[in-house]
Amino acid sequence: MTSSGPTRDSSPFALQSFSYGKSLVRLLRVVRHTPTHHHIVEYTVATLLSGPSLASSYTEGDNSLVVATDSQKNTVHFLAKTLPPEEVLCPEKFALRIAAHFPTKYAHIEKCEVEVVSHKWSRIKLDEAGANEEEHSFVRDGEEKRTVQVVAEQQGSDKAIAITKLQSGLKDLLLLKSGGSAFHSFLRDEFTTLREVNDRIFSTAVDCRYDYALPAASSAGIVDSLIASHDFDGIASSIRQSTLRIFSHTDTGAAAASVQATLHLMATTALSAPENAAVDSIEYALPNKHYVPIDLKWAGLENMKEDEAEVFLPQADPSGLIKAKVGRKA
Ligand SMILES: O=c1[nH]c(=O)c2[nH]c(=O)[nH]c2[nH]1
Repeated sequence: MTSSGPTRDSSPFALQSFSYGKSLVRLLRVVRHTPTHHHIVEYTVATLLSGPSLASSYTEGDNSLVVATDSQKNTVHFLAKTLPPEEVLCPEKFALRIAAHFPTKYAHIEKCEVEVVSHKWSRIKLDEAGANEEEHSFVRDGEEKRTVQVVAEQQGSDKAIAITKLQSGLKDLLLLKSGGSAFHSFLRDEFTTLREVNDRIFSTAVDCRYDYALPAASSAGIVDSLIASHDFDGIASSIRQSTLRIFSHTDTGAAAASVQATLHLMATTALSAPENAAVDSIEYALPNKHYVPIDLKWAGLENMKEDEAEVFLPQADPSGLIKAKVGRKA
C-alpha cells in the first residue's frame, strides 16, 4: 500500500498517541472437573497494543509490524483453551496472562492494555439450603459483572515485563433500600427546591474499582508471582460483601447523611479488611437513582410524605452521580 498523504517529515502534524486492538472478544470456557461437575466463566475481553515502531502503520501505511486485531482475538481464544483451568477461571489471572503475552512475544510491542469483563453465571440451587447444587446447570442471576484492567509494559534494555496497572472492579450491581437513607441540612439558596428528608428510597448501580499495590520495577516472573501471591477471588468477594453490608446497615449516624458519606464508609471498610491488604486504593461511582412519590391527591389519597409514601415513580433520568477514590496514606 502506498501512502497518499504527506510524509512524516513534511507533515505539519504529529501523531501524538495511538494504540489498536480488538474489543468485545467473547468466550465461554467450560472446565470439566468430572464428566458431570463443571465450572464455567463467560468473558468479554478487549486488547490494545502499542509501541513506537507501530507509528508507521498510521503515517506510512506500513503493516509489516501490525499484529492483526484478528490475531489478537485468536490469541485470547488460544489462551482460554491452553492456560491452566484455575488461571482461566479467575478474571485477574486470565487478564495478567493475556497482557504479558503480547510484549513478551513481540519485541516491538512495548505495551498491552487488557480489559476482562466477567459475566455472572451462578450454579443453580434447587433446594433452599443449597444442598442440591446442580453440577452443570447455571443461571444468569443478575447483570453485575467483575471487571479487570491490566497494563503490561516492557521496561529497560532487556525489555523485562512490568505490570503497571492491575485494577479490579465490580459494576452494574443494582441495589435499593426502601428506608434508612436521609438527606438534609444541605446548602439552600435561590436554586434549591429539594425538600429535606429523614427517610427516603436509596437506589444505586454500584461501579467500584480497586487498584492492587504493584512492585515499582519490572522483575522476572512478575506475573507468576502476582498470580501465586493473591487471592483475587477472595478479595472480590470480600469487597462485594462489605459493599452490600454498608449499603444495608448504614441507616443512622454520620455515614447515613448522604450517598457521599455512605460511599466513604464503603471504601474505608473495604480497605480496612485484613484480607484486602494488597489493595492500595478503591474508588466508587454511585448513581443516586431517584424514586419520587406519586401525587394521588386527585383520588383523595395522601402519598406525598417521603417516609409514608407507598407508590413511587422510578426516574429514568436525571440521576445523581457521586464519586470518590480513597487510598492508603503513605
Ligand atoms: O445523598 C445525596 N447527596 C447529594 O449530593 C444529593 N443531591 C441531591 O439532590 N440529593 C442528594 N443526595
